[in-house]
Amino acid sequence: MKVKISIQGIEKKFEAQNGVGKSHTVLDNIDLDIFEGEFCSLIGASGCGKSTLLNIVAGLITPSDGTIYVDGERVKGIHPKFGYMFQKDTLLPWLTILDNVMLPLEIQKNAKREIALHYLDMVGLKGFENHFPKELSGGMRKRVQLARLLAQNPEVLLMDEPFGALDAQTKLVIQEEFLKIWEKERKTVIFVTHDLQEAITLSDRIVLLSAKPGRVQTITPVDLPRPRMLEHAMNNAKFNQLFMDIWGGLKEEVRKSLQIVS
Ligand SMILES: Nc1ncnc2c1ncn2[C@@H]1O[C@H](COP(=O)(O)OP(=O)(O)OP(=O)(O)O)[C@@H](O)[C@H]1O
Repeated sequence: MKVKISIQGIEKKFEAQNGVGKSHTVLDNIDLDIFEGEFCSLIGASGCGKSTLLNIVAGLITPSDGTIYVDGERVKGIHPKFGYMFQKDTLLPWLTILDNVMLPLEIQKNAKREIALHYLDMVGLKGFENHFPKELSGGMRKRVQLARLLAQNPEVLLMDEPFGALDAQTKLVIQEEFLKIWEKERKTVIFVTHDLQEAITLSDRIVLLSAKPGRVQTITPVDLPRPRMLEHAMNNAKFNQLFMDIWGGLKEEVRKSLQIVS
Protein backbone atom coordinates (compact mmCIF):
# COMPACT_ATOMS: atom_id res chain seq x y z
CA MET A 1 0.00 0.00 0.00
CA LYS A 2 1.29 3.42 -0.94
CA VAL A 3 1.65 5.99 1.81
CA LYS A 4 -0.24 9.13 0.74
CA ILE A 5 0.33 11.31 3.79
CA SER A 6 3.09 10.80 6.29
CA ILE A 7 2.75 12.69 9.56
CA GLN A 8 6.14 12.66 11.26
CA GLY A 9 7.00 13.91 14.75
CA ILE A 10 4.23 16.52 14.83
CA GLU A 11 4.14 18.64 17.93
CA LYS A 12 1.93 21.67 18.56
CA LYS A 13 2.35 24.02 21.44
CA PHE A 14 0.05 27.04 21.81
CA GLU A 15 1.82 29.94 23.53
CA ALA A 16 0.19 32.20 26.14
CA GLN A 17 -1.22 35.32 24.44
CA ASN A 18 0.23 38.59 25.84
CA GLY A 19 0.88 36.90 29.16
CA VAL A 20 -2.75 35.72 29.38
CA GLY A 21 -3.33 31.99 29.92
CA LYS A 22 -0.64 29.33 29.93
CA SER A 23 1.30 27.87 27.05
CA HIS A 24 0.25 24.28 26.51
CA THR A 25 1.26 21.33 24.38
CA VAL A 26 -1.73 20.03 22.44
CA LEU A 27 -0.06 17.44 20.21
CA ASP A 28 3.01 15.49 21.21
CA ASN A 29 5.14 13.57 18.74
CA ILE A 30 2.43 12.34 16.38
CA ASP A 31 3.68 9.78 13.84
CA LEU A 32 1.04 8.43 11.49
CA ASP A 33 0.99 7.19 7.90
CA ILE A 34 -2.24 7.48 5.90
CA PHE A 35 -2.43 5.18 2.88
CA GLU A 36 -3.69 6.08 -0.57
CA GLY A 37 -7.42 5.39 -0.87
CA GLU A 38 -7.76 4.79 2.86
CA PHE A 39 -10.60 6.04 5.04
CA CYS A 40 -8.99 6.91 8.35
CA SER A 41 -10.88 8.37 11.32
CA LEU A 42 -9.47 10.33 14.23
CA ILE A 43 -11.27 9.98 17.54
CA GLY A 44 -10.48 11.06 21.09
CA ALA A 45 -11.75 13.09 24.02
CA SER A 46 -12.92 16.64 23.43
CA GLY A 47 -9.90 18.97 23.34
CA CYS A 48 -7.33 16.23 22.61
CA GLY A 49 -6.22 17.96 19.41
CA LYS A 50 -8.10 16.17 16.59
CA SER A 51 -9.02 19.40 14.76
CA THR A 52 -5.57 20.85 15.39
CA LEU A 53 -3.97 17.80 13.75
CA LEU A 54 -6.37 17.97 10.79
CA ASN A 55 -5.66 21.70 10.42
CA ILE A 56 -1.92 21.02 10.46
CA VAL A 57 -2.33 18.40 7.70
CA ALA A 58 -4.49 20.92 5.79
CA GLY A 59 -1.72 23.52 6.13
CA LEU A 60 -4.01 25.91 8.02
CA ILE A 61 -1.91 25.72 11.22
CA THR A 62 1.89 25.53 11.42
CA PRO A 63 3.21 22.81 13.74
CA SER A 64 5.75 23.67 16.42
CA ASP A 65 7.80 20.70 15.28
CA GLY A 66 7.62 17.82 12.80
CA THR A 67 6.84 17.46 9.14
CA ILE A 68 3.98 16.47 6.83
CA TYR A 69 4.91 14.59 3.65
CA VAL A 70 2.47 14.07 0.78
CA ASP A 71 3.49 11.53 -1.86
CA GLY A 72 6.93 11.57 -0.27
CA GLU A 73 7.37 15.34 -0.59
CA ARG A 74 7.62 17.71 2.33
CA VAL A 75 4.62 20.06 2.42
CA LYS A 76 4.42 23.53 3.86
CA GLY A 77 1.18 25.47 3.72
CA ILE A 78 -2.06 24.63 1.97
CA HIS A 79 -1.94 21.71 -0.47
CA PRO A 80 -3.85 22.40 -3.70
CA LYS A 81 -5.01 18.77 -3.99
CA PHE A 82 -6.65 18.72 -0.56
CA GLY A 83 -10.34 19.47 0.03
CA TYR A 84 -11.67 20.45 3.44
CA MET A 85 -15.15 20.13 4.94
CA PHE A 86 -15.98 21.75 8.26
CA GLN A 87 -18.77 21.06 10.73
CA LYS A 88 -20.20 24.54 10.38
CA ASP A 89 -22.29 25.59 7.42
CA THR A 90 -19.99 27.38 4.99
CA LEU A 91 -22.46 28.01 2.14
CA LEU A 92 -22.69 31.61 0.96
CA PRO A 93 -26.32 32.74 1.49
CA TRP A 94 -26.39 35.14 -1.47
CA LEU A 95 -25.37 32.48 -4.03
CA THR A 96 -27.63 29.80 -5.47
CA ILE A 97 -26.89 26.14 -4.72
CA LEU A 98 -25.28 25.72 -8.14
CA ASP A 99 -23.12 28.84 -7.70
CA ASN A 100 -22.06 27.69 -4.25
CA VAL A 101 -20.86 24.38 -5.70
CA MET A 102 -19.19 26.16 -8.62
CA LEU A 103 -17.37 28.78 -6.54
CA PRO A 104 -14.25 26.74 -5.68
CA LEU A 105 -14.19 25.46 -9.28
CA GLU A 106 -14.12 29.07 -10.47
CA ILE A 107 -11.25 29.76 -8.09
CA GLN A 108 -9.46 26.71 -9.56
CA LYS A 109 -10.31 28.10 -13.05
CA ASN A 110 -12.09 24.84 -13.68
CA ALA A 111 -15.65 26.15 -13.62
CA LYS A 112 -17.67 23.39 -15.21
CA ARG A 113 -21.40 23.60 -14.79
CA GLU A 114 -21.73 19.92 -15.74
CA ILE A 115 -19.34 18.87 -12.96
CA ALA A 116 -21.31 20.84 -10.37
CA LEU A 117 -24.61 19.45 -11.68
CA HIS A 118 -23.21 15.90 -11.70
CA TYR A 119 -22.30 16.07 -8.01
CA LEU A 120 -25.56 17.78 -7.04
CA ASP A 121 -27.32 14.91 -8.78
CA MET A 122 -25.10 12.40 -6.97
CA VAL A 123 -26.11 13.76 -3.54
CA GLY A 124 -29.78 13.73 -4.55
CA LEU A 125 -30.28 17.46 -5.12
CA LYS A 126 -31.23 17.48 -8.76
CA GLY A 127 -33.76 20.27 -9.28
CA PHE A 128 -32.47 22.44 -6.42
CA GLU A 129 -29.73 24.19 -8.44
CA ASN A 130 -31.47 27.56 -8.45
CA HIS A 131 -32.57 27.55 -4.84
CA PHE A 132 -30.78 29.57 -2.17
CA PRO A 133 -29.28 27.95 0.97
CA LYS A 134 -31.99 29.38 3.25
CA GLU A 135 -34.62 27.46 1.27
CA LEU A 136 -32.98 24.10 2.12
CA SER A 137 -33.04 22.00 5.30
CA GLY A 138 -29.86 21.44 7.34
CA GLY A 139 -29.41 17.97 5.85
CA MET A 140 -29.80 19.28 2.29
CA ARG A 141 -27.28 22.07 2.93
CA LYS A 142 -24.84 19.46 4.23
CA ARG A 143 -25.30 17.53 0.98
CA VAL A 144 -24.55 20.71 -0.98
CA GLN A 145 -21.29 21.07 0.96
CA LEU A 146 -20.49 17.45 0.18
CA ALA A 147 -21.19 18.06 -3.54
CA ARG A 148 -18.99 21.17 -3.42
CA LEU A 149 -16.15 19.22 -1.83
CA LEU A 150 -16.38 16.30 -4.29
CA ALA A 151 -16.73 18.56 -7.34
CA GLN A 152 -13.29 20.01 -6.63
CA ASN A 153 -11.96 16.51 -7.25
CA PRO A 154 -9.46 16.67 -4.39
CA GLU A 155 -7.00 13.80 -3.95
CA VAL A 156 -7.53 13.92 -0.20
CA LEU A 157 -10.68 14.78 1.77
CA LEU A 158 -10.08 16.31 5.19
CA MET A 159 -13.37 16.25 7.08
CA ASP A 160 -13.86 17.76 10.52
CA GLU A 161 -17.07 16.38 12.05
CA PRO A 162 -18.86 17.07 8.78
CA PHE A 163 -22.14 15.49 9.91
CA GLY A 164 -21.86 16.45 13.59
CA ALA A 165 -24.58 19.10 13.53
CA LEU A 166 -27.25 16.88 11.97
CA ASP A 167 -30.08 15.12 13.78
CA ALA A 168 -29.44 11.40 14.35
CA GLN A 169 -31.64 10.03 11.54
CA THR A 170 -30.53 12.56 8.89
CA LYS A 171 -26.95 11.82 9.87
CA LEU A 172 -27.39 8.08 9.24
CA VAL A 173 -28.92 8.67 5.80
CA ILE A 174 -26.20 11.13 4.78
CA GLN A 175 -23.47 8.80 6.08
CA GLU A 176 -24.90 6.07 3.88
CA GLU A 177 -25.03 8.35 0.83
CA PHE A 178 -21.46 9.49 1.48
CA LEU A 179 -20.32 5.89 1.96
CA LYS A 180 -21.77 4.93 -1.43
CA ILE A 181 -20.01 7.81 -3.18
CA TRP A 182 -16.74 7.17 -1.33
CA GLU A 183 -16.78 3.47 -2.20
CA LYS A 184 -17.03 4.44 -5.88
CA GLU A 185 -14.28 7.04 -5.77
CA ARG A 186 -12.01 5.67 -2.99
CA LYS A 187 -10.31 8.95 -2.20
CA THR A 188 -7.98 9.22 0.75
CA VAL A 189 -9.98 10.54 3.73
CA ILE A 190 -9.04 11.79 7.17
CA PHE A 191 -12.27 12.11 9.13
CA VAL A 192 -12.59 13.63 12.59
CA THR A 193 -15.59 12.47 14.58
CA HIS A 194 -16.95 12.19 18.12
CA ASP A 195 -19.20 9.38 17.02
CA LEU A 196 -17.66 5.93 17.43
CA GLN A 197 -20.49 4.24 15.53
CA GLU A 198 -19.88 6.59 12.60
CA ALA A 199 -16.13 5.93 12.74
CA ILE A 200 -16.62 2.14 12.65
CA THR A 201 -19.21 2.08 9.87
CA LEU A 202 -17.16 4.33 7.56
CA SER A 203 -13.48 3.68 8.26
CA ASP A 204 -10.67 1.34 7.28
CA ARG A 205 -8.70 2.35 10.38
CA ILE A 206 -9.52 4.28 13.54
CA VAL A 207 -6.85 6.28 15.32
CA LEU A 208 -7.50 7.06 18.98
CA LEU A 209 -5.65 10.10 20.31
CA SER A 210 -4.92 10.31 24.02
CA ALA A 211 -6.25 13.12 26.18
CA LYS A 212 -4.02 16.19 26.51
CA PRO A 213 -1.46 16.14 25.10
CA GLY A 214 -2.73 14.25 22.06
CA ARG A 215 -0.58 11.25 21.20
CA VAL A 216 -1.43 8.25 19.05
CA GLN A 217 -2.86 5.87 21.63
CA THR A 218 -4.16 3.00 19.48
CA ILE A 219 -4.74 2.28 15.79
CA THR A 220 -7.55 -0.19 15.09
CA PRO A 221 -8.16 -1.70 11.64
CA VAL A 222 -11.86 -2.11 10.82
CA ASP A 223 -12.12 -5.38 8.94
CA LEU A 224 -15.82 -5.15 8.06
CA PRO A 225 -16.52 -6.15 4.44
CA ARG A 226 -16.93 -3.55 1.68
CA PRO A 227 -19.00 -2.32 0.00
CA ARG A 228 -20.69 -1.57 3.29
CA MET A 229 -24.32 -0.93 3.96
CA LEU A 230 -24.85 0.80 7.28
CA GLU A 231 -27.41 -1.76 8.49
CA HIS A 232 -25.24 -4.73 7.49
CA ALA A 233 -22.15 -3.23 9.10
CA MET A 234 -23.98 -2.52 12.36
CA ASN A 235 -25.55 -5.97 12.36
CA ASN A 236 -22.19 -7.69 12.01
CA ALA A 237 -20.93 -9.37 15.19
CA LYS A 238 -17.52 -7.80 14.52
CA PHE A 239 -19.11 -4.36 14.82
CA ASN A 240 -20.02 -4.90 18.47
CA GLN A 241 -16.60 -6.34 19.21
CA LEU A 242 -14.86 -3.35 17.60
CA PHE A 243 -17.17 -0.95 19.42
CA MET A 244 -16.42 -2.51 22.80
CA ASP A 245 -12.66 -2.73 22.14
CA ILE A 246 -12.32 0.89 21.01
CA TRP A 247 -14.83 2.26 23.52
CA GLY A 248 -12.76 0.80 26.39
CA GLY A 249 -9.77 2.97 25.39
CA LEU A 250 -11.85 6.00 24.41
CA LYS A 251 -13.75 5.97 27.71
CA GLU A 252 -10.45 6.04 29.62
CA GLU A 253 -9.31 9.10 27.65
CA VAL A 254 -12.63 10.89 28.14
CA ARG A 255 -12.49 10.18 31.89
CA LYS A 256 -8.92 11.55 32.03
CA SER A 257 -9.92 14.67 30.11
CA LEU A 258 -12.83 15.22 32.53
CA GLN A 259 -10.47 14.51 35.44
CA ILE A 260 -12.73 11.75 36.76
CA VAL A 261 -10.71 9.57 39.12
CA SER A 262 -11.56 6.14 40.59
N1 LIG B 1 -5.57 28.98 18.39
C1 LIG B 1 -5.49 28.40 19.58
N2 LIG B 1 -4.88 29.01 20.61
C2 LIG B 1 -4.77 28.41 21.82
N3 LIG B 1 -5.25 27.19 22.10
C3 LIG B 1 -5.88 26.52 21.10
C4 LIG B 1 -6.03 27.09 19.80
N4 LIG B 1 -6.70 26.20 19.02
C5 LIG B 1 -6.95 25.12 19.79
N5 LIG B 1 -6.46 25.32 21.04
C6 LIG B 1 -6.53 24.38 22.16
O1 LIG B 1 -6.01 23.15 21.71
C7 LIG B 1 -6.69 22.06 22.31
C8 LIG B 1 -7.15 21.11 21.22
O2 LIG B 1 -8.17 21.72 20.45
P1 LIG B 1 -8.85 20.95 19.23
O3 LIG B 1 -9.95 21.82 18.74
O4 LIG B 1 -7.80 20.54 18.28
O5 LIG B 1 -9.41 19.66 19.98
P2 LIG B 1 -10.47 18.60 19.46
O6 LIG B 1 -9.96 17.26 19.88
O7 LIG B 1 -10.74 18.79 18.00
O8 LIG B 1 -11.73 19.03 20.32
P3 LIG B 1 -13.30 18.79 20.05
O9 LIG B 1 -13.46 17.30 20.01
O10 LIG B 1 -13.95 19.38 21.28
O11 LIG B 1 -13.68 19.47 18.78
C9 LIG B 1 -7.83 22.67 23.14
O12 LIG B 1 -7.40 22.73 24.48
C10 LIG B 1 -7.97 24.06 22.59
O13 LIG B 1 -8.40 24.95 23.58
